[in-house]
Amino acid sequence: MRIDIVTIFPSFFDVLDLSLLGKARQAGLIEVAAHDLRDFTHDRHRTVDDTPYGGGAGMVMKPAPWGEALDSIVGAGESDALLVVPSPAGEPFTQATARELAAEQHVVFACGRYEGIDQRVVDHYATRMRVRLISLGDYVLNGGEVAVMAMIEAAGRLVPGVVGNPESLVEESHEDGLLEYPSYTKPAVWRGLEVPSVLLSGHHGRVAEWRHEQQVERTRRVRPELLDDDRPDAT
Ligand SMILES: N#Cc1c(-c2ccc3ccn(Cc4cccnc4)c3c2)n[nH]c1N
Repeated sequence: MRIDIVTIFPSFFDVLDLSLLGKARQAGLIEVAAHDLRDFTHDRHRTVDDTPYGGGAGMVMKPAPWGEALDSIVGAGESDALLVVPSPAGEPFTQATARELAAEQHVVFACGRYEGIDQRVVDHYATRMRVRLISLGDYVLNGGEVAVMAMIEAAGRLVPGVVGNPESLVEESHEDGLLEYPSYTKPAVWRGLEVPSVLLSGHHGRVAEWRHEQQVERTRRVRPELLDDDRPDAT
């Protein structure tokens, strides 16, 4: 999987050289490149924004630098790459979205700032490639970088070979539509709090049953909307 990120803060993504994704990059499973949008400007001040047509507060990102930056990544014609534009107006980012991104060969992330990117950038590239506006959640960020970091981490860890034990991906929150069960490790008693005895029983069937019950109970308590009425195991 190749990931290109266009942003005015390329060093923001230096952290991707660390941890799990750092190892995945070293193993060649994921390629990541961050591009500075200002490298595609031609004025002395490397200007990327201007006042909005129609008036209003804030500034809008100019289309021309975006066109040059994105063309430098996907070329001049049609492209099989997916262009992801983080936006408060986008579709919700979910675990299913992460799985879809993880299945892509090439994803280009366009990190806006200010009040956003001139709409014509999305409109133009939608004639040449698939474009998805995706929102991290129902709150307001100052730009797309934090959202893209979350999307890359959520999708990157699903790329085959990135996580050592793929089984660990199955029982996570949201992977099967339920929140994950509580986890415990040594010591068996900590500050007077005991590990649930079933987990010390060595009876794998009972442990699995208890964990599923915990998932359903936690989901019902914290995220009841995730429990679909006709879900067979939402009992
Ligand atoms: N994904 C995502 C987001 C963003 C987001 C993403 C990109 C940009 C580019 C600029 N801003 C500031 C801005 C603020 C208000 C209105 N319009 C734009 C962005 C916010 N906010 N919240 C999310 N879940």
